[in-house]
Order: sequence, then structure tokens, then C-alpha cells
Amino acid sequence: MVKIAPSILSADFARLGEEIKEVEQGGADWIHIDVMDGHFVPNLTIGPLVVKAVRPHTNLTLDVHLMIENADMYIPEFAKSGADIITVHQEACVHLHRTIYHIKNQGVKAAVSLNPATPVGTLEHVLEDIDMVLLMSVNPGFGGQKFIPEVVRKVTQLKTMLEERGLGDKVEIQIDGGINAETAPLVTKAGATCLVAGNAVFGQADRARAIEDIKQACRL
Ligand SMILES: O=C(CO)[C@@H](O)[C@H](O)COP(=O)(O)O
Repeated sequence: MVKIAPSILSADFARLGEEIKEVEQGGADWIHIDVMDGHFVPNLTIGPLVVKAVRPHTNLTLDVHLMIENADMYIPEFAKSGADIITVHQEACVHLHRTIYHIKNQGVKAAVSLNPATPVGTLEHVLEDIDMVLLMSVNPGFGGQKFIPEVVRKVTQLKTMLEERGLGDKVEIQIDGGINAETAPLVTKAGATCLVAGNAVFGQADRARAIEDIKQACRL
């Protein structure tokens, strides 16, 4: 069964605790937290303080997506604040292998994200070291963008690479950007196991219904 990770970027930040409770009760599997630095991506969002504030409001996995430069400097603070998974961008890490082990040494799961234009082959030499690959289906920086369908071919390629190396059940394939009940089945049929959804969940009045609609579309 596909996991749904609502992105709090589309939530009401003035009511964040309640918003998170609502999606947890509505069937969310993880909570996705988008961290943006205004350098790697053209937007500024939140830091470890918000992760720490959110932590007591949910038992769900806190899935922290760092869209930042100099990730190594901030990883310990995000881990201490309650992150369960930390994702860094391949494009923003000069020494990716070292950064992956820096995350794991904090006792946190490690994931790597690729922008839409970055080939999956760039992860060939770290696949054994990570818990998840996040394939962006929009250019990172903002919620509410249109799904880029080329990601489907990348999911297929990544799934084949993982299976060839016996990692098919070990490494999650997460997709982020423009996910809704129409686009979700395109990527789950290709092998995605976890979907981030911002507007398609927090932009709806009935969050439980929105989550169930995405899950149901993937079952068909
Ligand atoms: O990381 C990002 C954007 O950079 C995402 O997590 C978005 O927040 C997803 O929002 P929707 O496209 O689902 O509205």
C-alpha cells in the first residue's frame, strides 16, 4: 500500500499542530517538511525550530526534505529536533557519500533527492547506502506546481536499478510535486512507494477524503 506524506508547505502555519493532527487522523502515513534556504531554491521556509515544535504533535514519521546548500552544517540540529528521515539533494552536496553517512551517524534514515533534470544514474554508487530516493516531479521551491510526467520513466529506471541489486524492498521510491488522484497512479504503477502531496491534501476541506481519494486511485 502506498504511503502518503502530506507536505506542510500547504498547511496553515498558524494552526500547524491541529493541521498535522487532522491529517494523521485522516490516514496520513508520514509528515513531509520542506526546508528551503533561498539559495538552492528560490524560496525560504522553515528550520529545525519548526521540526521541534511539530514533534510533540504527532507520532508519525517526520520526513524532512532539505532543499538547502551546506546541509552538513544543519543535519545534527534537524536530527536532534525530531526528524526521522533526512533527505538531501544530490545537486547540493559536493561529497554526497560523506553527507549520507553524516545523516546515518545521527541515528536518522538517509535519503537523496533528484531534481527533474538529474538522471537516476547519478545515484548508482550510493544506492546501497540509502533508505529512500526522492524523485522530484516539479522543480523544487514551491507548492502547487504542475506534475512533470517524465518522472514516470525515471521511476521505472530506478526500480529496475534497485531490483537488479536486490534493493527493491529496502529503498523507498518517493515522488514529490503535483501529486493528486490523477497523477498518483502513474507513478505507483511504475514502482513509487511513497507520495508527497501538498495542495492535494491541505488544499482540500476534507483532508481524510483527499488522502483516501489518492490511495484509492492507486488501488485501481
Ligand atoms: O518540495 C516541494 C516543492 O519544492 C513539495 O513538497 C511541494 O510542497 C509539494 O506540493 P504540491 O505540488 O503537492 O502542492
